[in-house]
Amino acid sequence: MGSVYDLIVIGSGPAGQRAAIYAAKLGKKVALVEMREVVGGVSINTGTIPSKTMREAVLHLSGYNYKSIYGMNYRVKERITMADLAFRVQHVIKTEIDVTEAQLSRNNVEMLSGVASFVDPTHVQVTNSRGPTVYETKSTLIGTGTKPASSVLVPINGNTIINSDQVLELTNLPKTMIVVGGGVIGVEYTCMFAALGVRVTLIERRPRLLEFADQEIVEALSYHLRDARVTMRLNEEVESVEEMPDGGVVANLESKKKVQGDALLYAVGRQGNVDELNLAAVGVEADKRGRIPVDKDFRTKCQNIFAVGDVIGFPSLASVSMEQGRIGAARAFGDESIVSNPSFYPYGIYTIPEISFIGKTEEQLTEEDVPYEVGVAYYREIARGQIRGDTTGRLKLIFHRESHSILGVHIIGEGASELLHIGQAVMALGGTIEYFVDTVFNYPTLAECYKVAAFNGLNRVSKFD
Ligand SMILES: Cc1cc2nc3c(=O)[nH]c(=O)nc-3n(C[C@H](O)[C@H](O)[C@H](O)COP(=O)(O)OP(=O)(O)OC[C@H]3O[C@@H](n4cnc5c(N)ncnc54)[C@H](O)[C@@H]3O)c2cc1C
Ligand SMILES: NC(=O)c1ccc[n+]([C@@H]2O[C@H](COP(=O)([O-])OP(=O)(O)OC[C@H]3O[C@@H](n4cnc5c(N)ncnc54)[C@H](O)[C@@H]3O)[C@@H](O)[C@H]2O)c1
Repeated sequence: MGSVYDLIVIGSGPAGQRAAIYAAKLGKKVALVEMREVVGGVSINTGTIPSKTMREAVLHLSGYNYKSIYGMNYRVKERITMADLAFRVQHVIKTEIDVTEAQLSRNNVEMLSGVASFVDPTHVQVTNSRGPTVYETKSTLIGTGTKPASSVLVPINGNTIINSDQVLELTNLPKTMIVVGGGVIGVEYTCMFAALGVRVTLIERRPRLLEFADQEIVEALSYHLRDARVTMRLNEEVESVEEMPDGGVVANLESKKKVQGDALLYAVGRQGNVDELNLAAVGVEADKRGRIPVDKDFRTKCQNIFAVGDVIGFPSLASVSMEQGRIGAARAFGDESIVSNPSFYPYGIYTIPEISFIGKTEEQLTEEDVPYEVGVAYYREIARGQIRGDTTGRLKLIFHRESHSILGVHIIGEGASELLHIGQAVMALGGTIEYFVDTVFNYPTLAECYKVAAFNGLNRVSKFD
């Protein structure tokens, strides 16, 4: 039998890290179990950090951001290889792992290496190459995350048919590529490959991409995708995938069409990592996508077991997982001090161009019969937009017609995910659209879009006054 803990956290992704550190700061004895050789989860090792580092390389080497200034043929490197794209990734991953390990160690979080599974509600077994060890714990927090969803009809081979964990393992940049799934992962990678000149066919079974985002913004993105020669096949479902004798790949659609490419990325969602946990031993049941049901305090059906992060489902973001981790750990010790409002959680989608939003979409407000008005600013009207050469970006403010409170901010264009936080602060502090009119912004900045959008919105309202 191993040590006795106040909290055992399973999984060292963003959710588990934050939970472990928060509990340690409360003075609790905490262990963090990780089955991989390194900490960081999907976020540091295969998902967020690698994909965003690759995107940065794509933007830089393809000269994407400067083509509108220096001409369509502008690029930093003529023949871009997968090795060029992977060059920075290992460095950034290593640094992030070092920073995370140092944080955990500074906070006296004990690391246990191995696969965790429940023995009963107060005992967790950790199995590694030295065999199993059982630890006693007052509470346990599950932050085991997800893995790419798979299908027996899609033979992932890590080479021509890949999932999102394997993108950087591609040895060559394909000439043509099929991306299955128009969710965040599929669309982000579509943009990256298209910016590199790869001819991408994006297949999505729903009638639109990124179904949770504002329609106008998705339409703007679709314009950019078409401009980058992406073929979008919406309302089409991939039934199976085959490797061809010539080394290519064919996707067989439910509609009986066939789509051919040099490589295929299968990004149709994710599956919770619950198989190893022996949840039955604690009376907890995951759904068929491996998601663990929790209450508002992230407590499972078992009173002293909590679950946070991707393993509980939507929104499955690193940012939100961290916050859920902190709250889950706090609640495990009866700490109610963290108050967090999910309606102010932002979305940053690293497409090319970037999309970011907070609050409600126009479609949601229409559905809810909320009287709203919009104010729009186009980057091309803003001096900084002209200087940067981003003349297609736009910022849309949605506000209540009567109270003028901000109901949503939706941005597409360079810097969207940073710019959004101005709107987020005003929204969260209960400000109205007048804040942007009465505030002096640095000039020339993209932030000025807020002022222009506010004037535009107020002008629309005043026409009816
Ligand atoms: C390609 C891609 C790009 C993304 N980009 C973004 C982005 O730009 N912004 C954003 O906010 N989010 C992004 N995400 C989502 C983000 O990565 C996740 O929301 C986040 O990693 C979830 O954190 P987590 O702690 O819940 O789980 P994870 O990060 O998945 O970590 C779970 C950990 O638990 C470990 N584990 C599992 N089972 C056990 C067990 N039984 N015993 C011991 N250890 C176990 C795993 O090895 C893993 O290390 C992206 C995801 C992907 C795939
Ligand atoms: N920037 C970010 O915040 C970011 C980036 C990447 C991933 N993530 C997170 O990762 C999670 C997983 O992303 P994802 O894109 O894999 O999943 P997803 O569930 O968001 O999207 C999968 C898409 O595939 C489609 N699909 C499913 N089966 C299909 C088939 N057979 N043929 C055609 N289309 C099919 C679905 O309709 C859906 O639109 C998301 O929840 C997201 O929040 C976030």
